[in-house]
Amino acid sequence: MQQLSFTTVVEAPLTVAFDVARTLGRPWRAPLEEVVSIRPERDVYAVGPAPGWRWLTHSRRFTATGAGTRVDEQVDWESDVPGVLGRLLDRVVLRRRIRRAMRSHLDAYAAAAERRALDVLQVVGAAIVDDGRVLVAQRAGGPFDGLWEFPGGKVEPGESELSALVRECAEELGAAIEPGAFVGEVLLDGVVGGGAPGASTLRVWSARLVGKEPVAHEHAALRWVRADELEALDWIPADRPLLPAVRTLL
Ligand SMILES: Nc1nc2c([nH]c(=O)n2[C@H]2C[C@H](O)[C@@H](COP(=O)(O)OP(=O)(O)OP(=O)(O)O)O2)c(=O)[nH]1
Repeated sequence: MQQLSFTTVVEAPLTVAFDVARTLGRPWRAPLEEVVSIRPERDVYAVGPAPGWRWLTHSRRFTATGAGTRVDEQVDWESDVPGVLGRLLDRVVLRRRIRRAMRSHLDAYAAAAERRALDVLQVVGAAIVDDGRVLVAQRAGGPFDGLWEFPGGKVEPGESELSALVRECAEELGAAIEPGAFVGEVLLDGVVGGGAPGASTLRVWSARLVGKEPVAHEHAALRWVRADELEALDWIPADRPLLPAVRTLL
């Protein structure tokens, strides 16, 4: 068996990184069949036996990071030529060919995903931590009226995610924050800010307050909660998958 691995970081949310990868397809002519597709986490394609291949699989895993989406890809294959000649073919010719095909494919992929990300509205949130507690905010009005969330909001065109986080916290809480580590990313259902349905995500960072105590300028209430109080809150449903990661901050 032969194997090659590739890692690409694209400045795009998970949804965009996954959808663009699917649209562009695979970097070879041989049609591969879909084996697994879990949006936006991973997919696996395979072929075999086929002319030139005993079998070949191409797997991708999409992971949220502070810098964007990391795409880890792995190609495993075996040529259909038996014996020593086959092993030589795998090791020398096919390896080189696959690496070359993947390289130009990945360059085009990263550029396309970053372009598409400009059209997708991104939401950022802050898990502001102080003395073993995290600040949660209760929405006032709108479809999520009364539910709890992380302070934050939509990233404006041309704005970086962390600038948006600092601006939103200043507007909503009247407080300055300093962003820390990236906590996680979740998909937002439906349409956000008039964009395509299911395209936006919420990306959350840990943060700490710098100076003034927060005041609810736009929310119905603010609360500092401990790790054991997190689950019981009536969260916006999209936020729940982030709670284990937030708990580790406390
Ligand atoms: N801020 C924030 N928004 C969240 C969370 N979870 C979640 O699903 N959302 C959704 C609700 C909204 O559809 C969207 C963010 O909208 P927002 O109303 O907070 O954004 P904004 O402050 O920029 O609002 P506006 O200028 O449009 O009034 O993301 C969360 O934890 N924090």
